[in-house]
Amino acid sequence: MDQKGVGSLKLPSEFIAKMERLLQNEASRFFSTYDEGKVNGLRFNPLKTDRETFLTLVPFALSPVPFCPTGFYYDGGEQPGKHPYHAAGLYYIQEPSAMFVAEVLAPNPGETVLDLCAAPGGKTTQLAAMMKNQGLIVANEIHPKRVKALSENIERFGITNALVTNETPEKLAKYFPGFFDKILVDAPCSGEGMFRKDEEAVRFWSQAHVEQCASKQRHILDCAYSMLKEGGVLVYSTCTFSPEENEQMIEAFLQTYDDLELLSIEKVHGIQPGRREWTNTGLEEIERTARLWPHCLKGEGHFVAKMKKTGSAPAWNGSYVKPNISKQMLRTYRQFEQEALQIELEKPMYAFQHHLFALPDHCPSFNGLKVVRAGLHVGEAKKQRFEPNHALALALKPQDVRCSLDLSSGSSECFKYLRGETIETGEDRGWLLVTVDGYPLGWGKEVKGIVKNFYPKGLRVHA
Ligand SMILES: C[S@@+](CC[C@H](N)C(=O)[O-])C[C@H]1O[C@@H](n2cnc3c(N)ncnc32)[C@H](O)[C@@H]1O
Repeated sequence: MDQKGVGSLKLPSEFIAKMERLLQNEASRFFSTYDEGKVNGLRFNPLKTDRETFLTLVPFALSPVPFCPTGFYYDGGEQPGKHPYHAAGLYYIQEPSAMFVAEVLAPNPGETVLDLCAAPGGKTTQLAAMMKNQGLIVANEIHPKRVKALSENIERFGITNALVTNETPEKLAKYFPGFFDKILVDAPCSGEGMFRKDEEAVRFWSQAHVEQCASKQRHILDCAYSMLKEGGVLVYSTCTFSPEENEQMIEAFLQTYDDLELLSIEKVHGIQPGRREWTNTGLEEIERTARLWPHCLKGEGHFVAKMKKTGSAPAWNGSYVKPNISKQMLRTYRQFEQEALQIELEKPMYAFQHHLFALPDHCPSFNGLKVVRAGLHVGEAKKQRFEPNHALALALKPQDVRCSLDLSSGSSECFKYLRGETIETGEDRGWLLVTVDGYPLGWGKEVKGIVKNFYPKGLRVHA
């Protein structure tokens, strides 16, 4: 494809010409952002810590993202993904403009929420944290490989109210008509806002791809619409600039469903309205949507639209999942609980073969769906004993367990643990919650002075 140099990047000539035509005298400001480095952000995890504590704890220089109370910019020279606090789920590394989307959906504790295109979980982790682990969030990802990363991020963040599925939007639409209070469609898109971060997105770009994405997005939105409750709220977002995937997508969607009201998103901190002149009908209300432009704020770029279903919806008539755990399995678990924990898990328990899960509130029956995680993975019943899962460790607080081993974040012992090595302690206390500066990292089992390492093999750091 014909390309032209812009800043340090080579961009498709057709994309440059299109943006020049769309942005006119704003285009030079837009293109000048390609001379600047990408913007880096992370979001702290309010399920595990609070803002003040977080700021005194982390060793990176941070400055606040103005449109996300949990978001911070960090300097490109830092490597927060390699710090033990990342393994402990104290933050999620996320492009800053992406942080605005969950703020717009703003779910409340106890609601029923769907994140339809969820991997790798940036928005799911933010939504679930806003829900304070109460209610239900169905986090779905269509691609089997990407759903694994989603599930791991949910685990790392200590999220206990997520049903993680690996389904198509149409399959979910059949299961959940009229079921959700709030739905996020963070759509697969042509990724024009990712060009500074991701060379693949540049290579993949063509006008034909923009149009393919638009037709996929429309299908996903139709599925999402059918899953909304009466009064339910749907947020649609992309990380691309093309009007076909943004203003024109929402314009056509609103033309199809006359019971959808477009809600206004507050335009503060450099956030701009959607462009009326880029719709096909000059739709004035499109200015209620939001555009985050790299030349107007510190972020790579996003589009966000928020809609409410004002008409009636068929009442969901599915059933809720029933606890299925055997008495023997429950006994094995309770014995572990008495030995190792100071709390009792009170959620309904569900067994997938030997694996035990504590279900989210009001969990719908998921028979026939590809479920990757149902709430909190508590552990596995083995012969006469119970082995706690890593997810349980990351969802606990040190005061929830009888014994813990606290390691300092700068210590060699901490990195030994993350590499999967044993640690000598000289004691014999059984299951230990291993923590870094008081935040859970995983399990260890202390026998005859040695802590056997239960940090999952797939997560271990290589020396
Ligand atoms: C923009 S990404 C989601 C990012 C995610 N929400 C986050 O914040 O981390 C879009 C996701 O949609 C998925 N996807 C691709 N095709 C899809 C389809 N036809 N239906 C639903 N999801 C699809 C992609 O695999 C990708 O994970």
